[in-house]
Amino acid sequence: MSACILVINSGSSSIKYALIGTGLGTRIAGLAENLGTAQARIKGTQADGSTFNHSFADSANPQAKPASHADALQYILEQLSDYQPAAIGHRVVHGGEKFTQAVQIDAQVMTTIRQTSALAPLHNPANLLGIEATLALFPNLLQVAVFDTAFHQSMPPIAYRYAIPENLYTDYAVRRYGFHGTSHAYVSQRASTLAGMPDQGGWLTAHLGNGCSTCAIWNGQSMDTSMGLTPLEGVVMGTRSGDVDPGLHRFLADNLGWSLLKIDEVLNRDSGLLGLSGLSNDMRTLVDAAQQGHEKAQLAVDVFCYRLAKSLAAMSCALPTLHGLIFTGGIGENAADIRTKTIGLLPHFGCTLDQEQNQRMYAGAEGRIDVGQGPQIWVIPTDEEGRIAAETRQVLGLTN
Ligand SMILES: Nc1ncnc2c1ncn2[C@@H]1O[C@H](COP(=O)(O)OP(=O)(O)O)[C@@H](O)[C@H]1O
Ligand SMILES: CC(=O)OP(=O)(O)O
Ligand SMILES: [Mg+2]
Repeated sequence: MSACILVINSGSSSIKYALIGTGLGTRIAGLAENLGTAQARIKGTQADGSTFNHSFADSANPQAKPASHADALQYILEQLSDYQPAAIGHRVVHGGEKFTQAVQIDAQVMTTIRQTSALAPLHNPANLLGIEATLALFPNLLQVAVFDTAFHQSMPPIAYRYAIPENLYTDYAVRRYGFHGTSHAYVSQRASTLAGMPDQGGWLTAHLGNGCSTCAIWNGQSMDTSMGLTPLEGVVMGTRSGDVDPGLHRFLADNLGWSLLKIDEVLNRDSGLLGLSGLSNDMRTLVDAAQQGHEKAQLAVDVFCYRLAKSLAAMSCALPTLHGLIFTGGIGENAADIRTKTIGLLPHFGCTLDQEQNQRMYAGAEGRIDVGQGPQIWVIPTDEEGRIAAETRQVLGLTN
């Protein structure tokens, strides 16, 4: 038990946690989801292998504030209070140009993460909350920050520079960073290994969770990715717009009198699948509603797949050859119809789905879903927690 690593992986509306170590037969893991909404809930595994399921909704008080990241963290840390991990690994979404790899957390690192918060407003503040909460509970343990941005530091300037005045890059570090790096790195490494060419070849990954991004990977290195300076750029997401015309900001300011803060809030929190459907940011709800004839849910699903296919086609420019496509994240791992629709929009790639295999891939299943001609197609459940634990051990020099 003493060798286990506690991992806290905070996303925009979820927290995944895990205790990963040699002394544990199975992982002690859990997921808090839909944080910030009335549907917030948490489920997980206890030490004896039993599971728990807790809804934060307060039926006695329907006006109660939806559970936040802080509420979920408190609940998670209560569940874990009997354990004494060897160290703690945290996902930190934005590391800027300062952090090109995982680092041990100290006061200076926390200050830098705080300074970068404006560039990842849905994420870095939640990541800091997690660090502060675990520091309070385990004051003597070493803690490590593993950055979403680190894997993408291999991108060449043609991929990371914006076509704006140079001094905005040289003086203010305005450039494309990319996110979900831990996931893109893990799934591409895993698929290339399963394909018999470890860390070799050209791969396109689609990480489709609450935040969504695509990535082009050549011989194990990120060459380009769809997110940019912030996790708002790129494909359509749960509540984020992805790419819009930069002229939209001026249009909204001039015509609706919106402040920049309001525009940023709307693009981050009220847009994406939620904005298009007017119904939900949750793909499960939208797929069900679309099947029952909800037109706006159908449009949200269609725009999501079209923009995703466009992004994958664009990413292919970064690769000399395409060996395979990889789907991951809650949507990528579970939604066969979304995979079908997206692949259907990419006939030029020359890959063909095996529909039977495709329908079998959900709830943690891993495997190939193409018919065996042209580029491969894989579903690989991501393991950000496993990779964060491994990087935490590496930074601290802990053996497995
Ligand atoms: N069976 C499913 N079918 C379609 N979408 C699903 C399914 N299971 C989960 N999802 C979607 O996955 C998304 C959450 O993905 P996840 O990777 O857990 O998010 P996070 O970015 O918070 O880590 C939600 O949109 C959810 O609706
Ligand atoms: C970077 C990002 O969008 O993360 P998440 O998908 O966890 O919100
Ligand atoms: Mg995630």
